[in-house]
Amino acid sequence: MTQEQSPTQAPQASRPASPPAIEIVGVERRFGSGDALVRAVDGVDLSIQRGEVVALLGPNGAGKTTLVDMVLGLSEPDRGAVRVLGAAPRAAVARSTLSAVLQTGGLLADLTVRETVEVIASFHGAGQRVADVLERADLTAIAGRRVSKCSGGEQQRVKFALALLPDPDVLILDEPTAGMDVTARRKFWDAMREDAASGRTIVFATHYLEEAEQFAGRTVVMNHGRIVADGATATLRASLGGRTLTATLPAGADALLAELRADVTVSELSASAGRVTLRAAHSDAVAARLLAAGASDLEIAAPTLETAFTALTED
Ligand SMILES: Nc1ncnc2c1ncn2[C@@H]1O[C@H](COP(=O)(O)OP(=O)(O)OP(=O)(O)O)[C@@H](O)[C@H]1O
Repeated sequence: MTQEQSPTQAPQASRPASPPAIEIVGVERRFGSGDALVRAVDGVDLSIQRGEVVALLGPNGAGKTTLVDMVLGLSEPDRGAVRVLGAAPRAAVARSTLSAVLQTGGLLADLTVRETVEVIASFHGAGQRVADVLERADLTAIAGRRVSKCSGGEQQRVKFALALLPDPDVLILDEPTAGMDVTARRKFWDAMREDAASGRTIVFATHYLEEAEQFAGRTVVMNHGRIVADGATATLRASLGGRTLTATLPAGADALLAELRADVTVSELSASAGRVTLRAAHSDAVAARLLAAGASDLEIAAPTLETAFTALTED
């Protein structure tokens, strides 16, 4: 024990640890009743630290939007609590520490992109940030264009610019690239990536697994209102363990297939048109067995996030 920690000395005034960016404890949210009861969020605990970029993944109806709405203070949990930087969500929005890009919510079609940003900036007293957020959202070149003439992807970037106006510590995006084509999505995430590098905490709900893979350090998977996986995106991808092997079978491979089916380290085996596909926990050993038995054209693939996601959200 060091002298500073000695119990005979008065304890040093300890600074309280800074609260997480988002703290969700035991949150539940239901809709309807009786047979029509939907447990949209069914007991979620989640802590997100400052500076994390987190993807919230899940199939349709998993509860992502319901959870995001509670984090933003747009609706209240039936049970549990949500804190954003230690405060109630509405207080965080009022203090401009929290802002969002939502799926819903329109823009005024007759205004230009710059006018739209200027009007909202005036509400936030952020007139001096207009040029900066237009640049960050990659809108400078189309700042004079009417919103009605902007593509869906450009309109989403306008919403992104608006969300950046208060310079929030925490930014929430609910499926920000829904409906965008590949080029528009890439442009959107290029703008986002630069922004994330500045240390903002970013949480985004998405259906696109590749967006989680490319952009989020951490991925939280929801299904039926619950979190079914939460971890580093790379770890999650590898979490299924094993690799997928595909090979052309030699003639008369029934004994080999029976042997592989009986192996507990081999799963998801299927054989058709002379090709076998399987998942192997010990891929090198299974590859050696296949080749020794005369199999050819062997392919070995690491699991994708999609495989992990499908396995986690299959009923
Ligand atoms: N206002 C509401 N009234 C009744 N049910 C609702 C309401 N809002 C959401 N739900 C239901 O709660 C469940 C979760 O919906 P939610 O929109 O949160 O899912 P999601 O993961 O965001 O889905 P998506 O990816 O399709 O947007 C769904 O079964 C949905 O039908």
